[in-house]
Amino acid sequence: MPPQTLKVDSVQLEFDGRSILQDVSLNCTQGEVVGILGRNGCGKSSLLRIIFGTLKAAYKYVSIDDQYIHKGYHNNHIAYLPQQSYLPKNIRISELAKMLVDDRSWAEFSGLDIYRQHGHKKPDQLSGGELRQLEMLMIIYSRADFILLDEPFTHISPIQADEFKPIIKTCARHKGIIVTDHQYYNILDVSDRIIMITNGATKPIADRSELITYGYLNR
Ligand SMILES: Nc1ncnc2c1ncn2[C@@H]1O[C@H](COP(=O)(O)OP(=O)(O)OP(=O)(O)O)[C@@H](O)[C@H]1O
Repeated sequence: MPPQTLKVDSVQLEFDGRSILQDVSLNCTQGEVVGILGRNGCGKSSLLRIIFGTLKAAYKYVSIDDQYIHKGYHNNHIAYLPQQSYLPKNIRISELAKMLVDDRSWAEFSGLDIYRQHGHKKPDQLSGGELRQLEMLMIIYSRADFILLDEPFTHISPIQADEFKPIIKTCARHKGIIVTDHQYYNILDVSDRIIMITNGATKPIADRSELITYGYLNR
């Protein structure tokens, strides 16, 4: 099957009369990782939630292969790792994983050290970083065609982040991945393209120096 393309356009989001997003244009084709960078409060999480379908925008156009998508979470189109922990605390990781992980990826997922060590535990028996890694992996290995990751590297030590980046890249061979994080060096490493959100608009970043121009990095 040819790779599918997720397109996001014409997003308008306001909170309390304040415009947050108004000039968004973003696409992601299966086979690539698109990184989103931007200052605190610029609207990165809001944009991911709008694409996923859990935040209502005044207007949005989201499509996959030009078919309008009302709620990204329907029909396994899109999976989303939110900024905060999303798993119920009193169910074993192994039971949760069986519901979330794609059968075709089960052998690979269940062979990962982190799952072998902690799969028998419940989320409240894990450290913040262990839980974050497992939550991210369950989303990456889910059935969805497109994956949205909001701050996957938060709580993750540098050595573990280095282990996850190849997993994200491997997963992107057959899925489209959109990822945002303030650990911008990890985003630069893992992404094929970078988009910056500034003043409510998306700007493609062709060169790292533009991160300075747009006021994201210091000179
Ligand atoms: N429910 C809400 N009601 C009012 N304002 C909100 C609400 N949710 C978010 N905002 C505001 O919208 C803006 C965008 O928030 P969002 O969480 O999308 O930013 P972000 O780029 O992900 O920020 P960060 O990098 O700090 O996580 C912020 O100014 C935030 O204060």
